[in-house]
Amino acid sequence: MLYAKTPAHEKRRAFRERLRSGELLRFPGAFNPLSARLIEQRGFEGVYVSGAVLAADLGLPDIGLTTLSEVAGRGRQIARMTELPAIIDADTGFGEPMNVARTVQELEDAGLAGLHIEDQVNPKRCGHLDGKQVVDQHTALQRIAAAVDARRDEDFLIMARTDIRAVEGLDAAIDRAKALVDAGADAIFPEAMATLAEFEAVRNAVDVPLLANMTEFGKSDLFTVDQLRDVGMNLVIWPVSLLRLAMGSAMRGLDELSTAGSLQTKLDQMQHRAELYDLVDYPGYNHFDTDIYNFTIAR
Ligand SMILES: C[C@](O)(C(=O)O)[C@H](CC(=O)O)C(=O)O
Ligand SMILES: [Mg+2]
Repeated sequence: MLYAKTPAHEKRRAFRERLRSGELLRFPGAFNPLSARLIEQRGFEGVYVSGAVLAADLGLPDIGLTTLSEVAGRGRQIARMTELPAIIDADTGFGEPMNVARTVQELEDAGLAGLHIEDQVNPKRCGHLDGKQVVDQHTALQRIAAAVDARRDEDFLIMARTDIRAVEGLDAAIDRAKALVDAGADAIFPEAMATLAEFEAVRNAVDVPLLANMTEFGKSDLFTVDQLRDVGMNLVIWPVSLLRLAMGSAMRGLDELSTAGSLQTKLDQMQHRAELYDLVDYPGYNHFDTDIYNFTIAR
């Protein structure tokens, strides 16, 4: 009912503990607060809040147009709806060190369990597009050092993402990952790895948790959870997948509506009213008013 009961510091502590266990934690991307509840209900370990989805949700491309306030606001709405830890895409940190520091504190206050900050130049672009540029090592490390220094809850996860693989190759990615860990990063997100062997090479180079990005139609093949576990990954995200599924379904539904004039044939593909009411916990609200949940719905 209403918002999640688990306080943010408790989510972060439990998340850190699970990460230390070495298991592979699965974080599908929530495209809204309701889908975060679905991710929790379906038994996943955490929720990812994607910058690409946040931008797309506003009808914008993922090229650094969204603001810290928009990102923190959406992050808060999503994080508070689930007992699971939610980690958020903080792009380049919305500026250089001083801005990065503020970003960390805003996102801590919004109840997130952690964030990632990448080493692209501003304005950034989707990590799976060509023509990316990365900042020099000094600037990349300064961003992470500022982030670590700014956090007030030591369990708030500061993950460094490096986009350098697609620009300078795997060796450069490994060097940068090591340097980011030395600068204080709690975890590394090696973006746009081409093969499982590349993930494994990063695994062998650093000792902190590693995230694999299984975004569709990008530069990485879609490896399975088992394959990623076998090469020692600790977190996996499917950042845009739920939005793609929902939008694909909406597109086909609209076409059907346009041609057939009714959605009767699509009913079995819809979330049922009863399932929706279950997800938003109608019965729970009877605690305030017994007239709220006094109906039945045929399934
Ligand atoms: C992970 C990512 O940063 C995101 O914003 O979700 C994107 C995902 C995508 O555009 O497919 C990225 O990989 O850059
Ligand atoms: Mg992003």
